[in-house]
Amino acid sequence: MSTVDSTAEVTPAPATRRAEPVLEMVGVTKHFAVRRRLRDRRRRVVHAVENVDLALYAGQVTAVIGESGSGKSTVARLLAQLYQPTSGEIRLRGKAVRAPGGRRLRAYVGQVQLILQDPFGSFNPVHTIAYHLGRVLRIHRPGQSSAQVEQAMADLLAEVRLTPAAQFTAKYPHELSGGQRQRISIARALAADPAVLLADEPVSMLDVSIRLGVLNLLARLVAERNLALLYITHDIASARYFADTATVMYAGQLVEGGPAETVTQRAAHPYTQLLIASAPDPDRDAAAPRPADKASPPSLIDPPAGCRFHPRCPFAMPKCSAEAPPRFDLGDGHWARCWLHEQAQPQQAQPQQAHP
Ligand SMILES: Nc1ncnc2c1ncn2[C@@H]1O[C@H](COP(=O)(O)OP(=O)(O)OP(=O)(O)O)[C@@H](O)[C@H]1O
Repeated sequence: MSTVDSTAEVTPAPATRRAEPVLEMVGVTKHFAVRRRLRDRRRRVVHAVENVDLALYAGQVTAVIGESGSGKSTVARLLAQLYQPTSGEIRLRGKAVRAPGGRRLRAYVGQVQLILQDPFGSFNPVHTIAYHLGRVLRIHRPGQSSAQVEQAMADLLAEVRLTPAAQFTAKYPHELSGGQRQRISIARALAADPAVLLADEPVSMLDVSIRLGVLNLLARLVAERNLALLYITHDIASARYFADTATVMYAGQLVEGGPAETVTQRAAHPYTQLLIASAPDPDRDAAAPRPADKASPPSLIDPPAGCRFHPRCPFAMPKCSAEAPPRFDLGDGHWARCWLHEQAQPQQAQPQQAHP
C-alpha cells in the first residue's frame, strides 16, 4: 500500500494514462474571507476548496460528485478563472495560468468554457438566440462575414440537435423549454471552439425525462470534438452512467477517485458508500435498511480536525480525528483518503459493510 504524492499526476482513466491532461488543478486551495462581526478580531475564512488535484483529459468525462456546499462549484469557477486560487496552480496544457481579466482571460475563455446549472439565468431575456450565439461567434471568430456567422450558427444548432435553425434563432430565451435552453447554452459554449467544457450540474434543473438526452448530447460532443469535460453533479448514479473518471468531494476536499465504474461499484471511502446508499435505486428492496445518517456536512469556517468526515463516519477511529489521511493508492487508478486503507491490501481494502 502506498500513499500518492499530492503533486503527482492524478487519476487518469486507464485508456489515457500516458496522455497529458488538457486542464488540471495542482494542490489548489481556495479560502473566502468571512466578514468580521463587530468586536470580533479574528480573521475567519471559508475553507471552500482544500489542496485539490484534478486532471481533465481530451475525450474523457471527469465527474466531481458531492453534496450541496462541498465545494464543487468553486472548483468549476477556479478552473474557469472566475476565482483565483489562494494557493496552488491551474495548468492549461502543462502551463500555469493566471488570467484574472482582460485579454488573457478572453484567450483562456476561448479554450475553457463554463456551462451553468440554470440556462435561463445565463441569457439576457431581452435578446434573441441569434443575438446570443452571434455575439460569441463574432468575439471568438473575428473577421467573419454575416453570412459566415449565420452559417456557423446553423451548424452549431444542428450539432446540438435544434433544427431547423430558423425556428430557434428568432426566439427569446423564455420561448424555449428548459432542455432547449440548455442545448443553446451548450451551442454557445461550442461557438468558442473550446478544448474543455466545465459543466456545473448541467441537468439538475431539467425535467427528469429530458436529462438523459442532454447527457447523451454532451457524451457525443466529447467523442466527436475530443473535448475534456468536467461533469459536476450531486447524482452519483448519473456519474456512473456518464463519466470515465469519478472523484468524490466532501467538505472542500477530494476523498476518493478513480475509474467511474470502480468508484461507484466498489466505493472505498465511507462517504462515497453513504452517497450510494442514500441514492434512489429502483432495484433496491424497499424494505432493506437505509443508512441512518441524518448529519449534515461540517462548517467550512471551522472544519473538523483530521479527516473532515470523521464526525459522520460509522468507522471512525481515534486517529481519524487527529490526523488527516493522505491518498492511499488502491490500484488501477483507484485511491481513497481514508485511514481504513492504511494497512489493507488493495483487494481487501473495502469495509465489509458500509452501514452496519
Ligand atoms: N463567493 C463566496 N464567498 C464566501 N463563501 C463562498 C463563496 N462561494 C462559495 N462559498 C462557500 O464555499 C463553500 C462551497 O460552496 P460551493 O458553491 O462551491 O459548493 P457546491 O458543492 O457547489 O454547492 P451547491 O451544489 O449548493 O452549489 C460553501 O460553504 C459556500 O457557502
